[in-house]
Amino acid sequence: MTQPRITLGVSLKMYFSYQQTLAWSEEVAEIARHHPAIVNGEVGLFVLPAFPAIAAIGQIFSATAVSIGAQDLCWEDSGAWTGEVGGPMLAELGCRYVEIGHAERRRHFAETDVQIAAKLAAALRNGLTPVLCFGEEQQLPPDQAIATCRQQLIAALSEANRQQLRGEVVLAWEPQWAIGAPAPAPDAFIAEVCDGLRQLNDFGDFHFRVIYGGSAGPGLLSRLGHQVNGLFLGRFAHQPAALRQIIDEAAALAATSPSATEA
Ligand SMILES: O=C[C@H](O)COP(=O)(O)O
Repeated sequence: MTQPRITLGVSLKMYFSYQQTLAWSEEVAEIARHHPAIVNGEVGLFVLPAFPAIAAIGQIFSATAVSIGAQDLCWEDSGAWTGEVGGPMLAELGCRYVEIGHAERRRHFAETDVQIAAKLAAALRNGLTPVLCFGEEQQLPPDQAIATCRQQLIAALSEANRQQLRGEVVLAWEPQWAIGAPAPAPDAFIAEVCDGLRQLNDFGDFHFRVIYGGSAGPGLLSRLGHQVNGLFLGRFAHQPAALRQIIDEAAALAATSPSATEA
């Protein structure tokens, strides 16, 4: 599958009810059906709802280019794992993406680096693209933030490397202090860290896209330009009109991306 020039992901976390999730998805599907950059694949959009809504929104987005995914998965594929959902079932439901290691799961559910690494391997083993969330807890200077992220990435990719699994991984860098905040991290900081993350090349043979998350909303992508490969959105995508604006910004950026001008 051709890679989009700009990738936008939305995690609905646990904000919406089931019916709200369907209503939001209907509105976003309507936007996606008509937006040229989504239709032609220059802008990729994926949506991660709560588990019970995956099948229903799969239907809603089925006639669009929007991909769906889950917010978590079990590191095992099947068996006596009460309450868990395995990669094979997510693939069966039509998921293309699965989020792994979000700061909220690390904090509230005590997820460890070892579990995150096993989940990332499970995703790749099942043909799912991991959306690997990582990011420093405290505000740090850019070089220290990059060094902290590098350690998290080495840990998260270790099991996939050990099993010689390969594939595409979306690196969703989310400084933890910028999640759920009134505003994203400063533009210059995002640019510098994303640039540093893109230059890291000691993780193994994966194809990476680096997207920024943490109170991202309309306006950010236009300000960042080609410093990021996209955004991972939370609250500021809850209004479909705001998401449409972000898609417009992504489309404008995709049209001026180096690969677009070479084509
Ligand atoms: O999963 C999304 C990120 O954690 C960002 O959420 P937020 O934009 O609501 O801070």
